[in-house]
Amino acid sequence: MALYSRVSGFVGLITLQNPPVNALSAAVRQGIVDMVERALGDPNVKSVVICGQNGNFCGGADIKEFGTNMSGPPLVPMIDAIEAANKPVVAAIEGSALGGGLELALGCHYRIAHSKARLGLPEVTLGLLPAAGGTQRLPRLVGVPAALNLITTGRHVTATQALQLGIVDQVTDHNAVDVAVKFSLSVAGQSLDARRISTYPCPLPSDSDALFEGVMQKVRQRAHGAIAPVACVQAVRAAATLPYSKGMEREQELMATLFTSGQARAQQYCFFAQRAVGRWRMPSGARWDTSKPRPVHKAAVIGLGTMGRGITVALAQTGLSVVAVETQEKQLMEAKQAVSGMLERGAKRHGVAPTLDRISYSQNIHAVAEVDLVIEAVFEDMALKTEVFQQLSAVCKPGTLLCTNTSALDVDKLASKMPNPELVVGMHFFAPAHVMKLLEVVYGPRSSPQAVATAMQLGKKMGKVSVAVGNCRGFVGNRMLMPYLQQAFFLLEEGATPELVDRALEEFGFPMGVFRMSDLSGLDVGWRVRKRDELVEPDMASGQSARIRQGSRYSPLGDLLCEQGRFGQKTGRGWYQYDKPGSRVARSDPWLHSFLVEYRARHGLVPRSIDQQEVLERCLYALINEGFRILEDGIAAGPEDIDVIYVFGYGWPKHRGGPMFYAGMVGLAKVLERLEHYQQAHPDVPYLQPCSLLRRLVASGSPPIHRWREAIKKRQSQL
Ligand SMILES: CC/C=C\CC(=O)SCCNC(=O)CCNC(=O)[C@H](O)C(C)(C)COP(=O)(O)OP(=O)(O)OC[C@H]1O[C@@H](n2cnc3c(N)ncnc32)[C@H](O)[C@@H]1OP(=O)(O)O
Repeated sequence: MALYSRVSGFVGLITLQNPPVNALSAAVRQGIVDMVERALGDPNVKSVVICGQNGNFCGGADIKEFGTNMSGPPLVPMIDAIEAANKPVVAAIEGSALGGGLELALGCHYRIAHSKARLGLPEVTLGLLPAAGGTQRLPRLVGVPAALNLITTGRHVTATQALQLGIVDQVTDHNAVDVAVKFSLSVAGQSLDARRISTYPCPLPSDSDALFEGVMQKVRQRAHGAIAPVACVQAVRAAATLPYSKGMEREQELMATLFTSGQARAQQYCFFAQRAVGRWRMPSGARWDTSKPRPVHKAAVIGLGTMGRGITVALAQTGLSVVAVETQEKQLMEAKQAVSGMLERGAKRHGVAPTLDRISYSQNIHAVAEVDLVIEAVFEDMALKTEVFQQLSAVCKPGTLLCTNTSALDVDKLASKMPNPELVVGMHFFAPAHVMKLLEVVYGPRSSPQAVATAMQLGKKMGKVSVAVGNCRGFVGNRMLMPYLQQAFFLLEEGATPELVDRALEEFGFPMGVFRMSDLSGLDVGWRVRKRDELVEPDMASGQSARIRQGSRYSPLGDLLCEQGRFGQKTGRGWYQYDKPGSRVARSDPWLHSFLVEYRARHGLVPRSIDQQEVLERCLYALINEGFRILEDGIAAGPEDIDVIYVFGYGWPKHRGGPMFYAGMVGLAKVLERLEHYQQAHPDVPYLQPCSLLRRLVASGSPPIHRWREAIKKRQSQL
């Protein structure tokens, strides 16, 4: 709703009231309509100020209302009525003015922002466009290039940036409502003709066709199949080429298409899923709202390889004091230089001073004695990690949290060797750790709720999307990757090429297909793991038996490439060829194609034609099936956790919601039917055996994703 009061004698103050972000729900919209009418009809009121309760202007349309039968007054006529008012209406922006919130402010005649406010039109991130006039008013106010940038990226700007762009008229360090009230009185009675943005001509650059085409090309490239960014460009183009009323019609048309698209639903699901994972709970019953995190002021990183360096940067950028430890002097010096470089580049990008002095470097593990939390990032070797952890237990002050950045080793096993296993958790960062948003916080049966809460909170402070998961081989993300990779290898054996598989996955929306991704991360990484698992055999035997390992079908293709020294981009050769080691442009490699032909012949494999549909079904449904197993095992608390992990850590396209959401969109019965089909064709592949949770969900009528937890709980309570 909206509150009304008269302040300073002559100012009608309308306060949006809908905690926590004053979203424009039906009641708020009705309140605004009523209160604006009241203010305009009151002869004692000379001007109007609109603000939000609790220092927060407005977080935009109420996303929870999307997909419901929306009632209440629509936004567009409400904002038009404000703009048409014959008394000055001033928006007092504190906190955030986002989406419909900023569009409301753009309908006002003046905007005054607090210096800490943030503004933006993030609708594109929800699969939508700013359809309350935002695509038509913003370009008229700030010009086409700036509007295109803000609307197609959805990025937020600070109040100062908004002032520079011309979005706001004034920025203040004082109470923005008080300043707006005073200001509104100072302009009362003045003509408002020049203050109605919808009447402005849209400033057009001379080469506007080239501008729009260039932007459209870039936007399509970045969108990976998402339709909202493309619609945003089309809507802004309408602002540039059509009169305001026609532009508004185009905005509404484009919005209607987006609104009913599955993509918008998927992106809005992601919005809420990202917030839901913060409300973590452990099988023990410990939960986010009953477990108090310990304060962390000083942290240490042990091992300054690629991951350790990224983690050090991320911690320092969060404002923590960091002790960075590397035992070898040469590596320590190299790491110091690399970390300083990363911090300097990051600071330059953000226009702030680098935080180099927050980090102290040492070769001596005793330097960590006073830290609150340690993140170990040494080589993936259980014996080495155990030794480091034992040293840490002896050196650190009591209560210091011991975190491992392992991606593959057993966190419980490591904890079990410690005198205080309750202080041990996994903090699985993704490379590059200062850039990637995802953090898996891995708890074991003995991890204390406080340890989990502390790691989750630290992740949040570091700007990560942190997801609490149980301990198992590969945790959630990498565990689901195994069947995905395995199917990709099998498809090559059966007749596909890396190009065909990658094209299918990239057209689905992944920024990189599985083989290009493997080349980027290095083929030797998986090879080392397979060697440790005793799956790699040097024997070049042929025939089917040579492709059975530990009782299941196995493809040695990756191993054979590694034996040739083809480790991917770093060696200039992998599934593709590169101009030189380290180069990023993948080119088709005739050698690889001949190698596949020869390999299939040697193993008696008759190649067949494989289409993109089969690639998607086999790779993605195998991955999804493992997701159901993870839910059944209680490793992830709900499908949202898995989806957030895949969207933020593995490039799963956001407009497809995440693997579990996608399964629901495709239809669980269809996923099950296709898995059964492929399992019959490949009975020696256990990953294709449909998970019993999937079967039970289908048997119970394929409930919507928000009801899966009930089925999972029922199953777990029967165990
Ligand atoms: C005709 C169509 C016209 C316009 C379309 C739109 O306006 S679409 C909406 C555009 N607005 C946004 O995308 C903003 C979304 N919100 C945010 O970015 C952040 O919530 C915000 C406002 C920056 C605050 O961040 P903070 O970290 O402080 O809080 P948090 O994100 O955890 O949110 C707190 C709870 O508020 C819920 N929420 C936030 N925004 C909305 C919203 N617009 N509608 C409904 N609910 C919203 C959020 O889900 C949190 O609740 P929870 O129960 O924890 O999920």
